[in-house]
Amino acid sequence: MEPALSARGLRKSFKLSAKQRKLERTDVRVKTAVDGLSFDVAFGEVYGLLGPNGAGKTTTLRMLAALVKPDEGDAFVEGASVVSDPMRVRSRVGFLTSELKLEDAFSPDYLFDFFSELRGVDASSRDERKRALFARFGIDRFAQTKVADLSTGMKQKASLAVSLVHDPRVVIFDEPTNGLDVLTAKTVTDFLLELAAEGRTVLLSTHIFSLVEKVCDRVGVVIDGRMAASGTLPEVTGGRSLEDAFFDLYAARAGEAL
Ligand SMILES: Nc1ncnc2c1ncn2[C@@H]1O[C@H](COP(=O)(O)OP(=O)(O)OP(=O)(O)O)[C@@H](O)[C@H]1O
Repeated sequence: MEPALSARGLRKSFKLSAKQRKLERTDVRVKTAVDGLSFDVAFGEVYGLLGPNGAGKTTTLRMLAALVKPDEGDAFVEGASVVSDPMRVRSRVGFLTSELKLEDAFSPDYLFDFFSELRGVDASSRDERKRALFARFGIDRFAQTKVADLSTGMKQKASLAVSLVHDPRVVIFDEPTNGLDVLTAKTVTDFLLELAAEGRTVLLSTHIFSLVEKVCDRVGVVIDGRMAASGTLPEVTGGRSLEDAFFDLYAARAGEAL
């Protein structure tokens, strides 16, 4: 059976502006963010890309969600190519990030309807989904409150709900628990497990070992835009802790670079 998600030799570089070069303290003019990445995610699987800051995880997820075009290689979502059929990919994928900022002046209810319309969701499916998601995240009491007046946790839950208006079978989640307070982080982690239990395919990125251990069926360790290891947790850790296995891989990569 073909995988739900498949990355084949993905590559992406960015030209660094003078300001970025100064910020990153480098003279390099072109930064290779993703350097030939390949991996597969099976239907109904939770796959985690684990790596340090700047490893290329976000860029990889954005290519898989057809938000950024690869320089080389291709990726497929349920068979649809991000290069030749990006619209189909976008219609199938929910791209979630804890960094998504909603417009302050509007309410969750208004934004849910707005994004549903953008996604072409019909009114009855929209209302059913809104009821379910708002109840799931405890947004219903604040449905008519302006985003500006919501707590940070509630803003983040509302942004998750509007990213899921189209009921995607494939969920791509960039750093799911980054910057969240412990209660919101738990809501999000539990929700990830529910998505998996419903048979959805989940691809996430994180630098948090415990999140991988808690929710992922398989993990890919990304260092400097390359896949350093990929497999089930026992395959990648070989009986060590995930943290120990990660630092061994990291040291091996650093040794290679010398
Ligand atoms: N639009 C861009 N222009 C220039 N450089 C970029 C751009 N996007 C990403 N990069 C650079 O590419 C590299 C990989 O970034 P990316 O955000 O994919 O990594 P990451 O693993 O998600 O890390 P983080 O958790 O810090 O976001 C970094 O060095 C980053 O500065």
